[in-house]
Amino acid sequence: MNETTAFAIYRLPHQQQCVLVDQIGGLPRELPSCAELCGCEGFVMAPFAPSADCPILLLRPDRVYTFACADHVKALIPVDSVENIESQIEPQPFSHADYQVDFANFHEHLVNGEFSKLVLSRSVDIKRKPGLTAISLFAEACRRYPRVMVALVSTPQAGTWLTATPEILLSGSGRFWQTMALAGTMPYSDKVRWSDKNIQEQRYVATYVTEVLEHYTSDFTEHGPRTVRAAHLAHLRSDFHFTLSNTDRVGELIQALHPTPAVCGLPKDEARQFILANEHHDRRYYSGFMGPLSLHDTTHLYVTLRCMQLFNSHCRLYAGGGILPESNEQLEWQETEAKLDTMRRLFQ
Ligand SMILES: C=C(O[C@@H]1C=C(C(=O)O)C=C[C@H]1O)C(=O)O
Repeated sequence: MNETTAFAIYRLPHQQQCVLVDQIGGLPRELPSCAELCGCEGFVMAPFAPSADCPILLLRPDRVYTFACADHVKALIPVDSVENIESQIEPQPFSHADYQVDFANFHEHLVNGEFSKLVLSRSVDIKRKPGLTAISLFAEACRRYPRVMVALVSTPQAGTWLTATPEILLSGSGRFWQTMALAGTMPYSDKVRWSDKNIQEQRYVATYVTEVLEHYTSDFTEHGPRTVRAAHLAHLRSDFHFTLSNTDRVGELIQALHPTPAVCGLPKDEARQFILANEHHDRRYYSGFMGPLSLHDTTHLYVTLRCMQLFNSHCRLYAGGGILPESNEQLEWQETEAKLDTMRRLFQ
């Protein structure tokens, strides 16, 4: 059969053109761990924590099209086939009271010194107006958010997800690679002043990235942190550029980086277990990563943030933020509200 069974469309930051990766027939491949990504080519969608229910997926690039702009994509994607593979689940509201319970729990484990940083997340369901297609939401995200990576991915296993994310996990080709440490959040303005807490939160990520890179290369530079804009928000970002003498260890490097303390916590493995066991919801593909892998020899993996899963009647939006012992619940809640607005504004 000559039909799309899974697809991804993405638009990289500061570009007009969009790329569609189309798998014709069969399910996207499921991989047991990020390390297995080595030597693979296609579009990857990985969850926060791989499981039987939420596997790492690799879409086979049977057809790859480039479009001059997002509006041209609308004409080509068969909207019906997109809508058909969206799953349907009952809305599960995550209340402010649930968040307060989670915050108190996370905070206690920070204050007692078990963790130095934990990222707490939440989700919210919003109604989807009939006729508002996934493709039109993608085009709207491209129009509103030129500085971020916008991607729409639909697979039978994961459903349909849209992200407008500012955070590179790993990008590069040949010998030249880059990653970043992105953390700290403020409303965007000309003169953002960063608190010590925000500076510390970002420093944890930068130190972690440095420690990982030291195992893979002796040739890297770190620039920053500097203030960058993502939609209506500002973040602190350090950029890391490095060389890899061969790409045989790219899968291992992804495994070592993901999930960074920008979305998980420290120490990493314990923080991931704690989040899985304690957060009020299942993150699924939120705070995982996605993007083209070795497609035309180039990789652009981004952390799946400012994202939502689309269902027939509603959309589930996700956001989180780094918590330190000095964090305040009200301010953290407001930060998640501000991050959720990135997706919410697409419906206005
Ligand atoms: C966790 C999210 O964002 C991450 C956490 C940030 C923070 O804690 O300040 C900032 C940018 C991202 O690295 C999110 O958007 O959901």
